[in-house]
Amino acid sequence: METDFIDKMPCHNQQLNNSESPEHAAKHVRFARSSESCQNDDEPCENVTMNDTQPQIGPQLKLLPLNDQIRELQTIIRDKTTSRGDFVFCADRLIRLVVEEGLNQLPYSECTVTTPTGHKYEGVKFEKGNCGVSIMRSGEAMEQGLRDCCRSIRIGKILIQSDEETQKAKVYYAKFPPDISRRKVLLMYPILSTGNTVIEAVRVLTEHGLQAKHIILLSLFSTPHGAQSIVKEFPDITILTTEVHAVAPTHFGQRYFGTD
Ligand SMILES: O=P(O)(O)OC[C@H]1O[C@H](OP(=O)(O)OP(=O)(O)O)[C@H](O)[C@@H]1O
Repeated sequence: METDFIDKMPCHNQQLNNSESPEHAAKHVRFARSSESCQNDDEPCENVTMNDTQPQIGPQLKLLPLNDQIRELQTIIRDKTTSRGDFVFCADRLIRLVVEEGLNQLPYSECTVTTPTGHKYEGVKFEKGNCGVSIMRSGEAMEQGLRDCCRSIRIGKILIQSDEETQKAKVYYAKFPPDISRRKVLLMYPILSTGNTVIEAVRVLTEHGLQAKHIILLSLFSTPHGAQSIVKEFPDITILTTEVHAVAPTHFGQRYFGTD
């Protein structure tokens, strides 16, 4: 049935694991319990699954569907024994998956093409009028993944630094395409911890005339608090991520760029 099919599509706030076999669902539970915050099997795990977070955070938060491939990439990124080469390789793979799903959230229009055999094919084409914005520096790690999918996409940049004591974020630099207020923006930042960096970035974008409803935030890991704070400040934003967990891998930028 068509409705059933739509329900199983990724990133539409559906309870994606509901359709799984009990064996597969159990496998995911086991993976979730083996995550960073779980010391032993008797302790409650802090891993927050999609089903748990959706009612608290709202439909603005879209998680990539959990599968073993994504869990492995998350695990390697979190593992302190991972070499830098493996870290960057796996981070780039996870980034690519998020970017691909981010592009899925943008508008497409219907079109007809002619095949080499002369047949008409009813397809879709990507609408123009999008751009990327990366938050320096770890957001820059996501730029290549976006360029690999959209060769000539414009990419703006924002530099935001957080005060280590107060965690207050300050904007140092911002450069966007001149017509950014008329575009849909893929805002790139891999780790949402307090959410302050992204909140400040979105504030700058809105000061340039962009509406939050035209922003899709691409991230890899988020804390529940980070996502909640962003949604509270900008209820029209869309957040795409692979995991909501109480402990975010905040070493990401240092490991990715080799400054650890
Ligand atoms: O959601 P927030 O609390 O604002 O934090 C988001 C990220 O920013 C910090 O990284 P850092 O300052 O090292 O920035 P960088 O990774 O971009 O270099 C922090 O370690 C998180 O990874």
